Amino acid sequence: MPPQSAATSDPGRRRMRLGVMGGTFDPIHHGHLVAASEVASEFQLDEVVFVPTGQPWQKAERDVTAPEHRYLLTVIATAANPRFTVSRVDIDRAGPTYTIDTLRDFRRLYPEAELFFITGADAMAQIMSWKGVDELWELAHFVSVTRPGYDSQDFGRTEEISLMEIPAMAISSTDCRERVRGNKPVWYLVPDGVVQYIAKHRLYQDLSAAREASDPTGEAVRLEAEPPHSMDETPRSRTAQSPQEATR
Ligand SMILES: Nc1ncnc2c1ncn2[C@@H]1O[C@H](COP(=O)(O)OP(=O)(O)OP(=O)(O)O)[C@@H](O)[C@H]1O
Ligand SMILES: O=C(O)c1ccc[n+]([C@@H]2O[C@H](COP(=O)([O-])O)[C@@H](O)[C@H]2O)c1
Repeated sequence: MPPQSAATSDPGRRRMRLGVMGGTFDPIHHGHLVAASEVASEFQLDEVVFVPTGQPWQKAERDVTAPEHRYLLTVIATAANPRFTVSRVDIDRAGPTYTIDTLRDFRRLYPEAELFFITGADAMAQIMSWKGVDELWELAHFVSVTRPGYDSQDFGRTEEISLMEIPAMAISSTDCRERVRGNKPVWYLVPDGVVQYIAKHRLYQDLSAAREASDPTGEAVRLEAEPPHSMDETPRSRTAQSPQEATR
């Protein structure tokens, strides 16, 4: 069972219940948003903070889009929900992203909050390979939501991990990237603003572009020049912009 709300220094006030939704979000899609919304409702969370990864070390086999792009995509996707926010803690921390660091940062930032770390069943299946896994359980309660194609498991840790069934969303970031590259629509798989940001910055047209390996700050993003994407009907410069350039 998840930890129960307890009194804070103000005995009349219940502790803040904070969801932490970590992900690479390359790009963020409606599967992520539904997961966060469902857990927020079920666990009466006051807020869900989306935390884009800096360097997702278990995705090192592929090029991951620059963190600043993934951060802005996440801000755009969550902007309309007053209970959703986005944190830079993982993208501003140097080196590989480990959830133990994420949760330690949140414990420091919100010392009185109850933390609920939200994952899909596929991520939860890998948790035993995460850094410092034995310490994770003391830092947050884990909520593992169902995901089509993956089995849910709690490793017998029924006190520390809640399994939760959510509406099946057969959407993945991999599929969204491949659809963009194949000139297929991603409308309604991702929020409208995300479709437009992808087109504006010409993301995912070349899956080897927008890499972060040599530049984790994303300041020197270089995308390959390619013909305009079908979603992007406005003629644009063929030189892709970094997010910083775009906001100048
Ligand atoms: N469709 C979905 N339903 C439920 N949970 C999901 C879904 N998609 C992603 N998640 C969960 O959201 C978190 C972040 O996922 P991530 O950003 O890696 O997306 P992804 O779609 O799995 O990406 P990729 O296809 O690039 O591996 C993980 O805990 C993952 O399990
Ligand atoms: O701590 C780790 O070693 C670790 C290893 C892999 C993934 N994670 C976290 O799991 C979350 C989902 O990651 P991903 O790679 O599926 O997008 C995200 O918050 C990652 O930082 C954490």
